[in-house]
Amino acid sequence: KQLVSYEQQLIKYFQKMRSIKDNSKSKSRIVLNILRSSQRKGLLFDYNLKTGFILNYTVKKDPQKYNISHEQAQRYSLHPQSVVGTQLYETLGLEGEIGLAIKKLKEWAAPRPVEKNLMTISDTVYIKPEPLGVVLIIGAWNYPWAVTIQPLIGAIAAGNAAVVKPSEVCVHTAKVMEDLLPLYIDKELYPVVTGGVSETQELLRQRFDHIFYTGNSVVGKLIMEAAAKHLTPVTLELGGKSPCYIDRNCDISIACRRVAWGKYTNCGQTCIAPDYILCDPSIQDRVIEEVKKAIKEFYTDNPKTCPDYGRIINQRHFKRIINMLEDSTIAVGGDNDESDCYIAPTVLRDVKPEAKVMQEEIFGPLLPILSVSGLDEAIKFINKGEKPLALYVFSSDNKVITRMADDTSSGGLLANDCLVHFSVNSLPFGGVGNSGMGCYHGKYSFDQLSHLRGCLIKQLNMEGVNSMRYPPHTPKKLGWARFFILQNVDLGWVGRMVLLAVLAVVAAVVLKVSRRREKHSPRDGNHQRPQDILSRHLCHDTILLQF
Ligand SMILES: NC(=O)c1ccc[n+]([C@@H]2O[C@H](COP(=O)([O-])OP(=O)(O)OC[C@H]3O[C@@H](n4cnc5c(N)ncnc54)[C@H](O)[C@@H]3O)[C@@H](O)[C@H]2O)c1
Ligand SMILES: CCCCCCCCCC=O
Repeated sequence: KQLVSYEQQLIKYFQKMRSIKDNSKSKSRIVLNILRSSQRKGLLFDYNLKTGFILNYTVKKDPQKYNISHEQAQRYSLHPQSVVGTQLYETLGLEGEIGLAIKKLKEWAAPRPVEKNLMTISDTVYIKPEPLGVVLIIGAWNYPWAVTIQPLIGAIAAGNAAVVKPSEVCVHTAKVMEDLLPLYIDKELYPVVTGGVSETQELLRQRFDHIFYTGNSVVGKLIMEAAAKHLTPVTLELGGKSPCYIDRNCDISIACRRVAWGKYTNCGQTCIAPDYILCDPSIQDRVIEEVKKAIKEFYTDNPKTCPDYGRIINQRHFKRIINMLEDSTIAVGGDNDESDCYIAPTVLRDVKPEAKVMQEEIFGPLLPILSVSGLDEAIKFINKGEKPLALYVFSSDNKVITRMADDTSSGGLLANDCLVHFSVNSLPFGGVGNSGMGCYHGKYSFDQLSHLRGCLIKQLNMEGVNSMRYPPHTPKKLGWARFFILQNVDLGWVGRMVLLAVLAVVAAVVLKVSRRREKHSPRDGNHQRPQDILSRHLCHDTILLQF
């Protein structure tokens, strides 16, 4: 039933896309490629490009084809999430991104006029977005469709070719991507390369025009090092410990429900999951109780059998997470099963900053609670660590939220909720400092993977206006240059023309008069000429303005 209604939704979507293509000369490779493929294949398959859901479904229906057991396919194959969860957390966002790119591409790709100064007032000054060339996209395993295909959408929209390298850790997804992507988009322009570390390193030895990497910070540094050899720019979408401060002054029940959702979605394997809670000791018990209630509400009394509760991606990560429990006190959950890569939603109480769980990003379903005496201490604690990818603050007091925003730094900031900023494609998504560099989503993906070429087109007339910047350089000319360059204007078309005419006349007169006077006086004489006074006056004003 779910599949049928989804397909119907899709059919409408494709119809819309067809009509867009018919009346648009846009260079959108997204439209062209998807449409080209939709002529070749049935709708269900076209949809594969956009949704891991159908890919999931395809593989789950025919797991032998991918050499995996049905059970594996169900449980870990493409995603540790449930089928519906995969749509909600991954493919819905891709649909949104493709839809937005198709709708906005013409606008994004168009030349962008910019403000001018007086010196360039009669010129055409604009930014021309251009493709960078070939982009290498290296994806991570935790939301493999979102973090691999979403940058690809940006790369395609911006007119680039791209090599897609899915993570080898989500081995089945990588295989499905390798098999299916070439069926729907041009395999010459968007080849998929699978493999592990050595294949990625081999790729990194090649020269790309941009590398878009998603994964951990340690490998992020290696990527940057490899990119430096060719001076290739990078986008690094990394992780880190995203703090979550719960203020005494808030609805603790709602706060904990939202935090529990943000933490245990995808079993905590989310780059922007709240890593740990900071709160006043007086509310710790309440927080534990409320998180426990939310766990039961979302995942039943037995999360192990709940289809909406995921699994840890593999045993290496399972062991890594279990080791973190060693020196902390479990308040909720804690049970686990290595053979099934299962770790229950867990809360840890009275956790010390020195505890193992606080030494690295958890990336699993453990939620440590640390005591702080209030907002000041929370801010101090956060600022002692690396700049996180996300920062969460729960409070009914806007002053608390504003202070947290003003006195800390992070990739993104969310008040009174978790994760949802990822779904707002008008917001740049990315880290800062140790959590990454560069950003994407929506127009930010387009810009990130474009070269924003600054262009100025001048005519060959009006040479007189340029004298102020030609040698011999004099303080007087500098005064004029200062006036013409630093006074930015936005007067509209008519105003610009009028001003231009007036300034051209004034400049010509002033220069003519001054040239005549120079003939009769020494070059650095002490005459109090009007233009010197004006020039000094302008300098003074500019300095004042700068202050
Ligand atoms: N900022 C984001 O958008 C975002 C999204 C998802 C995950 N993450 C972060 O990613 C991390 C989890 O992912 P991961 O790092 O375990 O993913 P991973 O192990 O899948 O590695 C990511 C990619 O790096 C490549 N790689 C691994 N080691 C390499 C090496 N030595 N040299 C070259 N390439 C190498 C892999 O082939 C893979 O494609 C977490 O820190 C998480 O917060 C960030
Ligand atoms: C509806 C909220 C969607 C949240 C999706 C989070 C994806 C995070 C990708 C990084 O790990």
